[in-house]
Amino acid sequence: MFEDRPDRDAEVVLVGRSNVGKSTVMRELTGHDFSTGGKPGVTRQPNHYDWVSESFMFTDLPGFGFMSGVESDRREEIKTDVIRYVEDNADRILTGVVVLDGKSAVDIIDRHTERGNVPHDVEMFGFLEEVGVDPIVAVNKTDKIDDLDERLDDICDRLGLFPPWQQWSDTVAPICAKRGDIGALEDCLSERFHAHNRDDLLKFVS
Ligand SMILES: Nc1nc2c(ncn2[C@@H]2O[C@H](COP(=O)(O)OP(=O)(O)OP(=O)(O)O)[C@@H](O)[C@H]2O)c(=O)[nH]1
Ligand SMILES: [Mg+2]
Repeated sequence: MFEDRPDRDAEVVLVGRSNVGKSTVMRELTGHDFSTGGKPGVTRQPNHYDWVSESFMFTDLPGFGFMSGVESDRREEIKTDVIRYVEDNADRILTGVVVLDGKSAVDIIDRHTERGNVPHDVEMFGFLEEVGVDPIVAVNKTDKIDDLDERLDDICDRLGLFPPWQQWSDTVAPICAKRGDIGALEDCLSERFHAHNRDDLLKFVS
């Protein structure tokens, strides 16, 4: 189980498979350097970054799915912990950002589906909706994608969002965290804060 969650009444969580760039997105959102790395499984405990006076925080959660050198039991445990964290704090979570590696997400989703499994990203997106956390999908690593519109349409299709992706610009945010290009995600977050009557938080995403 994850420990020591600060007691804050508004929170944005970053979730997603290992190595998709969650901690890099977190760095760009907060200006604070969190450990990132080329190997999946870098983040093992939540990284919280908070503003006590506003009772608000961003939380970068450990990644799930494939991690080199990590037993499948342990991987399942991490995923269960992430799911439990979101369930326990759903009332306070304004939005969950599902971070995807835009280059590989569709292939991985299709591979899992062909094997008769529910892909992690699809499961997580559906789960967030189910617990009433209106999710945002941050499609990261756009620097590695040539046919971006087509790729974004495919991602929408797999998540049950009817293409073209431009119809979902409040939900789907193409970003390149490594280069600091997260404007589309900040726009989506602004929209969610506004919808929750929390315009006081807009300063954290502009
Ligand atoms: N090409 C490219 N690489 C990126 C981008 N964003 C992050 N990366 C790289 O992807 C790797 C993983 O990044 P992390 O931020 O550690 O990923 P994570 O999702 O936090 O990983 P875990 O903590 O293991 O779950 C690092 O080598 C990053 O530099 C991007 O926009 N483009
Ligand atoms: Mg990380």
